[in-house]
Amino acid sequence: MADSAAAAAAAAAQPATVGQAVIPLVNRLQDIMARLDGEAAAGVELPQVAAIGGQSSGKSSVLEALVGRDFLPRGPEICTRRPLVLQLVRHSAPEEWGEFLHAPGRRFDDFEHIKREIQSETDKEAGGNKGVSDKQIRLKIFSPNVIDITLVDLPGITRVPVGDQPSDIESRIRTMIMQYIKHPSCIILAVSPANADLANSDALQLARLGDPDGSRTIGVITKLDIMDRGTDARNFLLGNVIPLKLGYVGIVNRSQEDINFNRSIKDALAFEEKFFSTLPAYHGLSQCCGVPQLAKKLNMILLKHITDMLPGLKSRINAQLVAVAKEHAAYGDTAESTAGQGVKLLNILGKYCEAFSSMVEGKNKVSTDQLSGGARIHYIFQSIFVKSLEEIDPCKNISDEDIRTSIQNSDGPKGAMFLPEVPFEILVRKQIGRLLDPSLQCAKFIYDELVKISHGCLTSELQKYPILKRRMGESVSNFLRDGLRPAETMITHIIEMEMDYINTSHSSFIGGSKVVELAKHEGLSSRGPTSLSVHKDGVGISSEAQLKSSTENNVQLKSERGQKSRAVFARDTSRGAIAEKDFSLIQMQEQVWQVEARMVTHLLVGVCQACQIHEFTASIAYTL
Ligand SMILES: Nc1nc2c(ncn2[C@@H]2O[C@H](COP(=O)(O)OP(=O)(O)OP(=O)(O)O)[C@@H](O)[C@H]2O)c(=O)[nH]1
Repeated sequence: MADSAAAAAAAAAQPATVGQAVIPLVNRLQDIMARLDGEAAAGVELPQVAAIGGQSSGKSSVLEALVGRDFLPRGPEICTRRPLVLQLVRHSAPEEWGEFLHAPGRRFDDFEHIKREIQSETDKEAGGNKGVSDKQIRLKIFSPNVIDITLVDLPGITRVPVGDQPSDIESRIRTMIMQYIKHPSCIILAVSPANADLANSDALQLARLGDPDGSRTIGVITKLDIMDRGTDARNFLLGNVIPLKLGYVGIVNRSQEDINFNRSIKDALAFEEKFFSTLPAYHGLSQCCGVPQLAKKLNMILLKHITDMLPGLKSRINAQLVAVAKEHAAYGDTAESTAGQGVKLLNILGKYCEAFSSMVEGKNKVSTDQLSGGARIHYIFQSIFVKSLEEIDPCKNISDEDIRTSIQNSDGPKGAMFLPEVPFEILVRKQIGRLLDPSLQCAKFIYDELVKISHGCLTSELQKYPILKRRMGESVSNFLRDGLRPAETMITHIIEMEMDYINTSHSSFIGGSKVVELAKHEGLSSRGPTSLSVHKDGVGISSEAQLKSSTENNVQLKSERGQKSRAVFARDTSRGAIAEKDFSLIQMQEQVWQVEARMVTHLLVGVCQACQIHEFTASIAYTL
């Protein structure tokens, strides 16, 4: 590619030393900016060159001639259907190759492969039937024969939709082109074919919209070789028809026939040179004719553009540098030894633990807006959890029929002398099982609250160390999650234990249960001196006399109970003995639930306390 126009232009660019120094510098800056986030890079717009024009005006051919290699899809139909951002990187080694952003690490040494890759990527995004997409293809070409420059090949303006193109294809392509050329840092190559009406050139019209004062538009006139016989573009090239501050360059690219016959770029450049030197119409216009002149002009404009931009760029970078240095200084002595950094890390972890504990214990600055930290945990236990337990109706889904069936099932074929406990246990066990969900839910709420607390700790200090912050976040949430799992297992075990052993021989059990009444109804209790009774703490066997007195006790108890139980009792008094059963069951359930609630509470408080201790510092330090 030693013959490339770009190489010639690079060598010819004046002053060469400035060009050699400034353009690579800007390219390095471009690479750095590309790695920064949008906000940081926003202040530093670096120049790129965009080729615009009507469809098949010769844009890709111009860019190819500038690069000096045959690698872009070209043809009489629409070829460029996605913006191609082409970064030319000059290097000292003799090899030339390309790399696509979408295929990192893959080196394309064969330029035919590059062409095929562009075509297949285009088809992938825009379909195989002439569709157009605004999604960029980004390609880097490394070569010793190019100047460091970024070129953008854009789809050509078209009016009549073909293939899969939408009906508004023209306005879509115009909008896409404007996205590039509206930036003050964009140098516009307005490509117009000489065999069409130059005065109505799409490229020049659009360029005027993007660059109204024409300070960054170069007019490129292609296809000078196939103009109507007897006509020439001299007046245009001189700027007599549509003046442009940066002027025009006339080009003769390879024709479709040349492409079909694989005519080399070297031959094409030689043909072009001969064309301009032999045609009298272009005599005296050597400074604005030919691809090498375009490359040279481009280079000089680019240099001027960069030189104009540099003072502003420098002051913006300096301002950012001062801001970054200030932020840097706020981090303290960065030249600390590894041990010193370790101490700092431990300090941060220590402070984090203190902040966490303070938030749980309520020693942090008190917010008046909403409950937080330990207070919120207390609220979850005392209000949310208790309410969710209270909302469970202990007699729900137990009908008289269920009880009767349970009693009969437990009797088997013989019938029973005494009222069996089994049906009671079966029924109660089922009801105790309903405590599991709200208890697990409570554990989850506490876990969520602890995670929230962990996010609120040391936010300003950790802001300076985003990686540390992220790693600590991961470690703390792992730690909390590890605490949640055994807590859930324990809660499940406790409920299962309660279900497994129901203390029916508790002394304070009283009779008069629905089970008893139903048993009586079934003729069971009359057969023996005792009967099964359900009491607030379990189930017991009572004599008839005890049964009578315990019924009185129940009345006494009834008056001591809370609103809800009274309501249940009142509701059920009409059902006589059934109410006694309900009442007793409620009593017993509540007793169990209180025990449950206490145990679950202790368990979860244990989780909280586990989080307050500094145990997780070790895991964080280990992770780091
Ligand atoms: N004879 C002649 N043919 C040219 C010239 N420039 C381009 N062509 C031919 O015009 C056709 C279109 O060229 P491209 O370079 O693909 O044009 P384009 O503007 O990139 O096309 P799209 O991207 O599809 O809009 C090809 O067949 C080229 O060979 C020229 O200066 N002379």
